[in-house]
Amino acid sequence: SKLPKEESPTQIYLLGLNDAGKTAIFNSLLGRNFTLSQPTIGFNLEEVRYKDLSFSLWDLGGQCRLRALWKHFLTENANGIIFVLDAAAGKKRLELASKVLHETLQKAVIPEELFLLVLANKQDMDDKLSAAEIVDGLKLVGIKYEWELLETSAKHNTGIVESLERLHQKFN
Ligand SMILES: Nc1nc2c(ncn2[C@@H]2O[C@H](COP(=O)(O)OP(=O)(O)OP(=O)(O)O)[C@@H](O)[C@H]2O)c(=O)[nH]1
Ligand SMILES: [Mg+2]
Repeated sequence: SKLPKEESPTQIYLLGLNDAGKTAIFNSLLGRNFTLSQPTIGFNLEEVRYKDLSFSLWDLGGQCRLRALWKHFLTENANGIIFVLDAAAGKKRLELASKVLHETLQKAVIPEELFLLVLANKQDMDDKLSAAEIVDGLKLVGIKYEWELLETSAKHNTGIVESLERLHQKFN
């Protein structure tokens, strides 16, 4: 039987390397101010409401030893992954992020209809990688999931409404 929407909310997961800005993005998607955040040990879970869309947002820890836990959170009920990348952290970090992203997509039991939103975060900083470099570095072209890349700054609150709009378009 089909459950009403309130009882089977959309499930979206914030993933990415430690220090990418997942918790900062989590807070900004919830309309909270940018504040200093500690590395996430474990996870945060909140209900995000935007217009007539509501979804469960999971903010997982991205430190090396915590990444192995992601696959236990992701299920066949997952609707979206928001993969947060520090666009100012350089090519080596981008390479590692790519490896971690592709391993996760391979290992996790997720549905084919999953939507992958990549956020190139920390756009307020100098020496950022371009969107093209990130698409290339993360090997997004040819990926079997529908994906999109948006540029954000959790610090300056840019690209956040655009991200919510994209999720609304996709899931409402
Ligand atoms: N300049 C700038 N700094 C940011 C931005 N977003 C996050 N930060 C900073 O980057 C650092 C890491 O941010 P977090 O949100 O804690 O990173 P995280 O991805 O949740 O890290 P883990 O929980 O360890 O996986 C913090 O010092 C934030 O203040 C941004 O858009 N611009
Ligand atoms: Mg965090």
